[in-house]
Amino acid sequence: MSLLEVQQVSKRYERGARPAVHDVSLVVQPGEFVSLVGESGSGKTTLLRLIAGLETADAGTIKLGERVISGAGLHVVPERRGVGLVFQHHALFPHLTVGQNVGFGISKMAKAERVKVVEGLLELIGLAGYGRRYPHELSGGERQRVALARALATNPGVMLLDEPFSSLDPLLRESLRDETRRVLRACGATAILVTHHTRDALAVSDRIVVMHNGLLEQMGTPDEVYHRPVNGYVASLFGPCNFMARAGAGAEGWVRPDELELVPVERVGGYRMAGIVSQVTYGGGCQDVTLVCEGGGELKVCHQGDWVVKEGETWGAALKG
Ligand SMILES: Nc1ncnc2c1ncn2[C@@H]1O[C@H](COP(=O)(O)OP(=O)(O)OP(=O)(O)O)[C@@H](O)[C@H]1O
Repeated sequence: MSLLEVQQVSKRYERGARPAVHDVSLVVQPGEFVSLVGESGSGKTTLLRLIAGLETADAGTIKLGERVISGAGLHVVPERRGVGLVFQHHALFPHLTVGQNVGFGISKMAKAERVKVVEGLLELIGLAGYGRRYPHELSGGERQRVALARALATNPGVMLLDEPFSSLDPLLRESLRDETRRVLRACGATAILVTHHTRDALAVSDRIVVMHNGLLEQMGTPDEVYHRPVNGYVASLFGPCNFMARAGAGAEGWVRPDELELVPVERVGGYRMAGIVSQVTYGGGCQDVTLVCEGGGELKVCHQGDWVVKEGETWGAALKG
């Protein structure tokens, strides 16, 4: 699997319109799993389609391994780029069996070798023995796994996944997400996933690219984008946060609810914060508590103490030790 380099790539669909992707540069290491996240219309799909060759870039260069696949008047067509594509509605060929679908892109391979590759991939995706079935005899999740195996069969330089789990129910989405990650890791695949589920991105990515208005806002590990976001947009994309002045930080920072703890109001020191509990919701391992502070500002605290907090009480909040 290959190194992918995107250098200063831009794309504008219509003259006069805001660029869908503007001056984006990033490097994906061989074997790395990178997710593209960002609010709707931020340019995620456009960037993925530019890498796939389904859109032509206005500027910039895209390299896969040693090969330039886009740049300086050159546009290599998708089928010659050596990329594997899995989309949300990437239908399998209905008239072909599962085995024929998986082997579709390697039809030039000698039969014995092809059969071996297909069987190996079916085993890898947990569908050994399903080779003779037809797509309509599979569940939605099984069909997506077959689509993944079909894309992997050609041993592409990079796998491009556009919301492949979105149409599935949450439990199945989560298990297929983890399964896909396992399969891609087993193959050593370089992969880019577009998703609007930031929890999925945090769970499975080596690094995450955050897009906003066509610009790359931040690229970092899940921990970096979650705990050290470069701005409020990135911070709020990954879940609730409190915007507040951090002592010594000089500028406004953001603190996650799980970085705060409730303390008796008389003990609030340091960055002095206290308020009346306006809402308490059950959040699984914690109580999600909202404090309304003097002046009307809100503080969100993920309370994990072994006492129960009630609406109307007054509590202080402090950064955890
Ligand atoms: N074929 C097109 N023609 C014109 N404008 C387009 C086209 N495709 C996308 N756009 C515009 O480009 C911008 C980026 O769209 P894109 O689909 O890349 O965003 P996205 O982050 O993938 O959004 P979503 O999460 O909603 O899929 C948007 O403003 C969109 O309206």
